[in-house]
Amino acid sequence: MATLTLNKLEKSFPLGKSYRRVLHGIDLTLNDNEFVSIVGTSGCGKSTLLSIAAGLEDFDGGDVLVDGVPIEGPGLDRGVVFQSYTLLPWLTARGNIEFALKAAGTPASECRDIAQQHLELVKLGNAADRWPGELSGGMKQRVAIARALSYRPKILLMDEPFGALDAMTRHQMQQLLVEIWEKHRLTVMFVTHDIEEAVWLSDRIVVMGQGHIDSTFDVNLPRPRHESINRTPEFIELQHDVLSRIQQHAIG
Ligand SMILES: Nc1ncnc2c1ncn2[C@@H]1O[C@H](COP(=O)(O)OP(=O)(O)OP(=O)(O)O)[C@@H](O)[C@H]1O
Repeated sequence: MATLTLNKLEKSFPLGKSYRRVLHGIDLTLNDNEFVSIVGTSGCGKSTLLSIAAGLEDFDGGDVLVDGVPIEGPGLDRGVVFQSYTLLPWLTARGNIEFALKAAGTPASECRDIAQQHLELVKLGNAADRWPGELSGGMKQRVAIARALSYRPKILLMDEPFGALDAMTRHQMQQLLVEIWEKHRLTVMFVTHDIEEAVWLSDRIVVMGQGHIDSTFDVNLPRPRHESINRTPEFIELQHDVLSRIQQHAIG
């Protein structure tokens, strides 16, 4: 079980001698096993929201709760994947995962096997001894996902994880993510600029305006979602509706 609740969340950043209010009154609950995408114009506060949920950024008011319990900074109940490759260059693919496992308090004798299992989960079982510099962008992101999942978080927080990948690799990564999500039944918060990606992956899409939630869309498309689903009228209509909401904010 894992629910993530953001309750009346407030966040400001210093701006000169004053403050810029970046999030105001965010109320959002991600239900157990739910895949929720956050979309919105650049600068509306998506990454700040995700960083707060990860416990990496503090906040000025409100609550962040996992299964009803307030978070106190980062925790093993939440795995995080960012757009930029965050692997340590001096450790192999497996070494990067072992490093995270050790930091999470996993007994040293178990780290190697768990790391290998998770590399296999992301279809990189044969690349365990490769260095980050020898991996493609997609492979690096697969290692980052394996690392985030290795200590068995209940919630996965992803900030434009496929934003730097080419279209084909991005598509493969989306399919892999859905496969993993279906197997592990994680609760996912997924920040993206790609509306087609959001519709294809999500149970629900949250559109943010500047610092607030504008609207939410339930994605009632059947699962598993085959590639051809993005050509159905339902898919295209939803994509159009989400884009229209975002554009309302871009315009004014
Ligand atoms: N550390 C910081 N200090 C000051 N202002 C910040 C900081 N981080 C973010 N901001 C500001 O907060 C606002 C929201 O930023 P955030 O990165 O959350 O937006 P975003 O929706 O994720 O944008 P993008 O889609 O471009 O990544 C922006 O105006 C940004 O300039």
